Order: sequence, then C-alpha cells, then structure tokens
Amino acid sequence: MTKTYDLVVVGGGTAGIIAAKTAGALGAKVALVEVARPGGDCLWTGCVPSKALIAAAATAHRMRTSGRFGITPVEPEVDFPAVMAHVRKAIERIEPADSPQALAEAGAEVVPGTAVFTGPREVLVGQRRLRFRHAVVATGSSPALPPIPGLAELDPLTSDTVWELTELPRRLAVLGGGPIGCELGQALSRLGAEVTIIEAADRLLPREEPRAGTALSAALSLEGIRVLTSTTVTGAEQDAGTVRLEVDGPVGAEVVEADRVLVATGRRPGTAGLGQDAAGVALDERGHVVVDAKLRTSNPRVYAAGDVVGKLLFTHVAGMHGSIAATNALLAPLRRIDHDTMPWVTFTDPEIAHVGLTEQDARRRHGTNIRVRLLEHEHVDRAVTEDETGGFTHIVLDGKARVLGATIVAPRAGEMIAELAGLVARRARLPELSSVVHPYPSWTDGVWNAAVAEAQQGLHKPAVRALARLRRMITPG
Ligand SMILES: Cc1cc2nc3c(=O)[nH]c(=O)nc-3n(C[C@H](O)[C@H](O)[C@H](O)COP(=O)(O)OP(=O)(O)OC[C@H]3O[C@@H](n4cnc5c(N)ncnc54)[C@H](O)[C@@H]3O)c2cc1C
Ligand SMILES: NC(=O)c1ccc[n+]([C@@H]2O[C@H](COP(=O)([O-])OP(=O)(O)OC[C@H]3O[C@@H](n4cnc5c(N)ncnc54)[C@H](O)[C@@H]3O)[C@@H](O)[C@H]2O)c1
Repeated sequence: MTKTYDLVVVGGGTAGIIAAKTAGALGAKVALVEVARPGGDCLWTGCVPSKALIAAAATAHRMRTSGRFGITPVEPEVDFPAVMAHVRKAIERIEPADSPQALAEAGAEVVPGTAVFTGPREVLVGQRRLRFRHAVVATGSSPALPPIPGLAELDPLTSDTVWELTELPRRLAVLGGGPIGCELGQALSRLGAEVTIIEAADRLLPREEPRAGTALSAALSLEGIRVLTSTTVTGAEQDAGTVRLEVDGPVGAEVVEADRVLVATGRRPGTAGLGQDAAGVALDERGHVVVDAKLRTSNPRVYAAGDVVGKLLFTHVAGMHGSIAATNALLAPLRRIDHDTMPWVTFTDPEIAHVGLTEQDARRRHGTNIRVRLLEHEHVDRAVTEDETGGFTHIVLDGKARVLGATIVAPRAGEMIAELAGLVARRARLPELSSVVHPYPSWTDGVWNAAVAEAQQGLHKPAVRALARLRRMITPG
C-alpha cells in the first residue's frame, strides 16, 4: 500500500535537511529522498571543503609574507595530498550532523534514490510511490559549463571535481571571477599554482559594490594572480597536455596557456527530470522553481527551498528556506523570506562581506535620498596593528539614517557583518549602534566608529546646537 507522508522532501542538502528536521520536530511523518548522500553541496563539494582549503592556503601565505612583521619569511613546502587529507577530515568531522542517522533521530525517514513527481501529490522513487500532503523541492544546483567551443573536451575541473585532484596543477586557468573562482583561485595560487582568473564582467565579484571587486583585484594581483577582467574565452583546445584558451579582452586577443582549467561561471538548477509538469510546478525560463515570498510553488501543496529557486545561492539562505517551507506547509503559510536582508561572505583574503542592498540598488529602489557612510580601515586601530589597512566599511543609509545595506572588505569582514545584518533586518538606524560599547581594539570597532561618526553628525543639527548654546548661557561661568 502507498504510504502517505505529511511532508516529502526531495533533496538532502542544507535546504532539505533543515526542512526534514523541522518537520520531524513538529511530529510530522516526513520522508527525505536523496539520490547521493545527505549533506549536499555545502558539506561535500562547497562550503566545507573550500573553507578547509582556504585555511591551509592562508597558512602557506602567512609563512611567505611574515617579513613585514619582522619574522623571516620562508617558502612553505606544500604536501598537496596532505592538504587534501585535511580537507577530507573537515568533511568527516561535520558529516555526522547531516547523516541518515541524525535525520532518523530527528524523526525523518531517509529514502535513497531519485525522486520523480508523478502527480500533484505523489513522487516515485525507484519502484516506491510516496504520497504526500505537502512536499518541498530542495534539489539544489550544479556547475554549468558555458558554451565555449572545445571547452567540454578539455575535461575542465568544476567545484564538483576539484576535490578529486591528487596533485596541484602547475598552471591553472580559472574561468569566472565570482565567489567560487576567486576563493578557489586564490587558495590554489597560495598553495603554489600559477593562476589566471578570466572574468567576463568589468570587475571581479560583479554583484558586489564596485569598490569591493576593485579592492579584491588589487589584492589578488599583488599575490601574483593574473586577473583578466572584461575578457571572454572564444575557444579552447588542448595540445600535448597544455590547454590553450583563446581570450579576447581590453588589450585584444591572446592565448592563455594552462595545465588545467577550473570552470566557475555559475550554476544550473536541479530540475532536469524532476517531473515538474506532472506535479504542476512551474519553472522559469532558466529552469528554477518559481516561488512566492512564502516559498509556495504553483502547486499549493508543493514548496521549494534553496539553490533550486535561484535567488541567493548560500547555505544559510537554503537553511532559512527549508525552515520556512516546512513550517508554512505544516503549520500555516505565514512566514515570508526577505532576500533583501540576507548577508553573505566571500571568503577570499580580504574577505568581502555584504548584507542588504548595494548603493546602486538602493538608489534604484529609494530614489536619490540615499547616503553612504564610508570608513577606510586605515582609521581602524586593529587594522593598523595587523598591517591590514587596505579595506573599508561601506554602509548604505536612507534619508532617516536607516541601514539598507553594507559591504565590508577586511580580513575578518565575515564576522563584522553580523551586527550590520541585525540593523538591516530591523530597518534600524545606524546611530543606534553608537550607544553599544564595542571592545577596543577589535575589528568590530570599525563598524562602531562608523556608527559613532554618524551619531556625531547629528550634533551639527541646528536644534542640538541651539540646545547646547542655551545650556552655555544658563550655566554660571
Ligand atoms: C565551492 C563552493 C563553495 C561554497 N561556499 C559557500 C559558503 O562559504 N557559504 C555559503 O553560504 N554557501 C556556499 N556555497 C553555496 C552552498 O553550497 C549552496 O548554496 C547550498 O549548499 C545549497 O543547498 P541546497 O540544499 O539548496 O542544495 P544542495 O546542497 O545542492 O542539495 C541538493 C540535494 O538534492 C539531491 N537531489 C537532486 N535532485 C534529486 C532528486 N531528483 N531526487 C533526490 N535527490 C535529489 C542532490 O543529490 C543534493 O544532495 C558554496 C558552493 C560551492 C560550490
Ligand atoms: N562564500 C560563499 O558564500 C560562496 C562561495 C562560493 C560559491 N557561493 C555561491 O555559489 C554560487 C555560484 O558561484 P559561481 O562563482 O560559480 O557563480 P557566480 O554566478 O556567482 O559567478 C560566476 C562569474 O563568472 C562570470 N562568467 C560567466 N560566464 C563567463 C564566461 N563565459 N567567461 C568568463 N566569465 C564568465 C560571471 O560574470 C560571474 O562573475 C555563488 O553565486 C554563490 O551564491 C558562495
């Protein structure tokens, strides 16, 4: 007999795991269908391995650049297989939280296999039919190869396969200067590869504030990475183990030679063969599941969460989606996702952290009544003590000094952005932060300094100045 579940979750990445665990906590009968292994992109091929690789690369970099602190620099001996063992160890240590056992303990049954919708309230997994009251599509995304003649034949690396490398390529061409290209490009360069990053847009990380991409380009170039922006690849071929990429950029056409190519030019949603027509679930022209702010699809019984909806492709967003989708399905459809308040961090060195709207987006949405509070980090004492003064804190404010968005470029920007994310989420005013004392000399002191500067601007207001004048007049000398 076909079993009816309160919730069937398709896909066991972050979005699916959080949806299933939330449903389990609510006492629902929940099945999570996963074709590979629970954990998804973040655990196996995304956040976890990349951050472990970055940590190893940062150590090598510090050894090479210690001279500025009076410590004799040394060229590190990089044992690449040992670095990759460290990466695998990080995955192993985190995996138990996402394991089938952890899911079972949380009340979710893991069904191995590929789920295909066969109707608006039914999925098929192999021979097994699962009926559902509600479902969550959380099938994620995978690397997309751009249609460049000859590229597919080169067996290019992607963020899925780079983890299988057993030796470091001597020369690496990275196609795409987004978060994956910049993070992995910098890390592999620091471990010893000669890296060229090729980006079609006019700067790295084109979705960030323009200053951030420019600052990152400068930092990467200083480390010896060749950064080619406004550059496209027109053809690719391989000859005796050497890859040749024909590129066209601001200085004309040239050939970039490398041993391997890493493609990081974006993702495609995991909706191929999902049976969306049978489910009555509409997709957009790029194949993402179309959802409203409550994450409902065109089938009111089916929600979607995570990368598959193509909004913001981050683990923390996928997790929030999973939680909202499950509670909306099982309790009441009341919770909404607000992508305009989401923070994210690109874990390059310096880190690039962002929350909310960029200045350009804010002007587009709110007209001209937008201001920027900019603090260069040469004025942050902690940055001076660590000889890391190249960054900045850039805060976008509306006419009432409410924080609409922020970008921080700094070694620990990822930790600094959290409190600005709190202000954006609450639509709070920046001066509010000035009364919260921050420890000196911390990196967050920079955010505080920006808030204090904003609050001090209020002291110039005529009414405040008139009050001060009155106080002087009535106070005996
Ligand atoms: C190199 C790299 C670094 C990253 N670093 C960060 C970072 O530092 N911070 C951050 O926030 N984000 C990072 N991301 C992004 C993050 O990994 C993703 O946004 C997140 O993992 C998406 O989770 P998800 O649950 O939506 O999808 P996924 O993790 O892709 O999970 C989808 C799951 O569905 C399964 N599946 C697909 N189709 C079916 C089907 N029909 N039936 C059954 N199962 C199916 C898949 O096997 C997969 O396990 C990084 C990504 C990459 C590639
Ligand atoms: N730290 C993090 O949170 C983190 C890290 C890595 C990835 N991610 C997530 O994964 C997503 C995917 O990352 P991604 O870097 O693959 O994609 P992306 O879409 O963010 O960036 C791809 C880049 O490649 C460029 N590009 C596209 N086609 C090109 C071509 N033919 N030639 C040269 N350049 C080209 C684009 O202009 C863009 O800058 C990110 O958007 C992000 O949401 C997050």
